Amino acid sequence: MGPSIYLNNVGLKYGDNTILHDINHSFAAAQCHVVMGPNGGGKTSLLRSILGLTPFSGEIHIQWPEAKGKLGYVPQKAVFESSLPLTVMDFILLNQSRTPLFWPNWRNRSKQLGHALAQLERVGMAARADRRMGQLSGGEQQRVLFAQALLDNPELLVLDEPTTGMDEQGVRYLESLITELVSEQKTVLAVHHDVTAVRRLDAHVHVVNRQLVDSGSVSEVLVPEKIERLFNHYTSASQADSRALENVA
Ligand SMILES: Nc1ncnc2c1ncn2[C@@H]1O[C@H](COP(=O)(O)OP(=O)(O)OP(=O)(O)O)[C@@H](O)[C@H]1O
Repeated sequence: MGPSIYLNNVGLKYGDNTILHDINHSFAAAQCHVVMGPNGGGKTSLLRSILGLTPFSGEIHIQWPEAKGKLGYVPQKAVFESSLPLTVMDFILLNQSRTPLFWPNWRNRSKQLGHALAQLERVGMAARADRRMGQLSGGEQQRVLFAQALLDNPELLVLDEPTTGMDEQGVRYLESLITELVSEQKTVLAVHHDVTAVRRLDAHVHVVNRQLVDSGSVSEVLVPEKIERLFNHYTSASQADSRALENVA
């Protein structure tokens, strides 16, 4: 079973710039959670804080039900040089074996190949296993990154805008995989921008714009009167300006 995640007074600054401020919140275990909000609102920064990839203030506690489990992460984007002779299969095997590919007596190679191919099949990329990573489209690369994140059968899956650049078929593959993972009691935490797709996932929605703005089920948060506000940028200066104007009026 996947973990729950607790955030206590979490803040993050880059220089003088406050990115996240005073976030007290939790993400329940074995559910799909979607973080939404405007560009620059701090969603990726929040995920990276939870993953321990960036320094933050406050406390983040990942509570595993039993022993500490595995986690998979799909970043927002990855850059692969097109001339790099690294195929899709090489990339998956590298992540799977953690052993240099040129080792001659690499044990269990056929077993590893079979497992890698099965993961690529789950995202519809088995037919492209011999293509170079750098020659795939952005959406195809996202699919391979997703397959790679699933290799270790993670209990917690963290996805940063997983459908960016994906076509309709890719989006559907990903949605059915997320649904399958949640039915297996895994915890999924994803940043997403597409309101219609999030409605289909029937996820718990958490709106972040420097602070936690809203949180609840799709039917509570993604209602027409709230959606316009969802992607509005937080600017304390402009809020102060509008309050001042109201006072003058
Ligand atoms: N390493 C960094 N150094 C300085 N500023 C950063 C760094 N990483 C992010 N930022 C800034 O932090 C703010 C929040 O960025 P973040 O990527 O977390 O937002 P986001 O909500 O994920 O945005 P988007 O929807 O555009 O992906 C942005 O203004 C960004 O420029």
